[in-house]
Amino acid sequence: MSLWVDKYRPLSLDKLTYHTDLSRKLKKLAASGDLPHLLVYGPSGAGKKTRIMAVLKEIYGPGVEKLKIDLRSFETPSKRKIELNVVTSNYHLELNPSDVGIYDRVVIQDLIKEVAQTQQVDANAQRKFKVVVISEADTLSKDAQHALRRTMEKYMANIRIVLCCNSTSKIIAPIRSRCLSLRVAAPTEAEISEALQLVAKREGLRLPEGLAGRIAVAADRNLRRAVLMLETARVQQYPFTDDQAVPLADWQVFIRALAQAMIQEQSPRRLLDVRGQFYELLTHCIPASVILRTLAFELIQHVDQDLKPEISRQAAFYEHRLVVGQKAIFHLEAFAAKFMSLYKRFLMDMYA
Ligand SMILES: Nc1ncnc2c1ncn2[C@@H]1O[C@H](COP(=O)(O)OP(=O)(O)OP(=O)(O)O)[C@@H](O)[C@H]1O
Repeated sequence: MSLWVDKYRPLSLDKLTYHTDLSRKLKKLAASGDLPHLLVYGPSGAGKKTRIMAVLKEIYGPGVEKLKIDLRSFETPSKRKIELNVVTSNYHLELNPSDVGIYDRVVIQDLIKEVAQTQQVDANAQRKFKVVVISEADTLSKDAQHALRRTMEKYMANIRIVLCCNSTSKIIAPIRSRCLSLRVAAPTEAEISEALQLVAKREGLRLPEGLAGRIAVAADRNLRRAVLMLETARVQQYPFTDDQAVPLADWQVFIRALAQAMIQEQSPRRLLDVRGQFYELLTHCIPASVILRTLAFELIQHVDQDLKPEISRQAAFYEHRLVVGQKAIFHLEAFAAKFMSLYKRFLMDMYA
């Protein structure tokens, strides 16, 4: 049994519900029989991956949906063996370089070379190129990106690269200039409500407008999160009611508690606890920028009016640091420390 987010993922360009202009553009692109390298970017849960798969299906037909997982091993220059799971079909492969950390250059180089040098296995395939989809491309090291750029040029005849990422700011300019950039913006709340209604209809459920709207707002324009919330709500209570509580994801509850802890006490010991909880969130794959933003919103709701602008400013500052820097934990911790010192000073001034 699969989750609704997978079960009801639209599989073809015609079935995609929003950004119809973009779908039309992609359809034209696919119809030309060729594909440029693509750089697909947009926030999490906006539907990037869904769109990419729909384009591949348009080009290659349903064969791209027959996926298998290969465990590939690579050798680093220092002769260390590393392994990586690669999802493949006869026509494309998907990899997530953040799984191999600092050895991403080796993986990119070897894997793409290998794909480029093996001929299309399916003799009936209409296209002579294979597609390599790289998820979370913004985590690629600069080294790996330069290797990728060289490979893109060298093997353009039989390979197309599709990069998928949240923001293009970490992608080097020479790659950006070789790709067609496509922005997949977050769906609006109305578009999310509509998508939720569609899922409910296919499940045979009656979803009150009010509840759909509130889930859409709570999901923060992330469609994946909205569909997950709807499924959780279904487990909690059905038939749905218009005023039913919207279930928060566990990590949101966790961050709310974290914010409360920071407001209750500002001390080195508390900061150490907070750091531990940041690690906990990061190891559960909650993106650092989401942690920072959610935490800042929670904090702002509980502080005095006078402090709000400064906290927002600090949150924006550290969010930028997250984008340009490397180790997320440093910046999260620095933000927490900054908040604690601002808040403590505020309290002391108030009672002085
Ligand atoms: N046009 C659409 N209409 C309806 N549902 C959609 C549409 N696009 C995406 N979805 C749903 O939204 C969910 C998230 O989509 P997807 O995985 O493509 O997002 P993403 O942008 O790649 O996210 P991330 O960057 O977090 O990987 C999917 O599970 C899918 O069911």
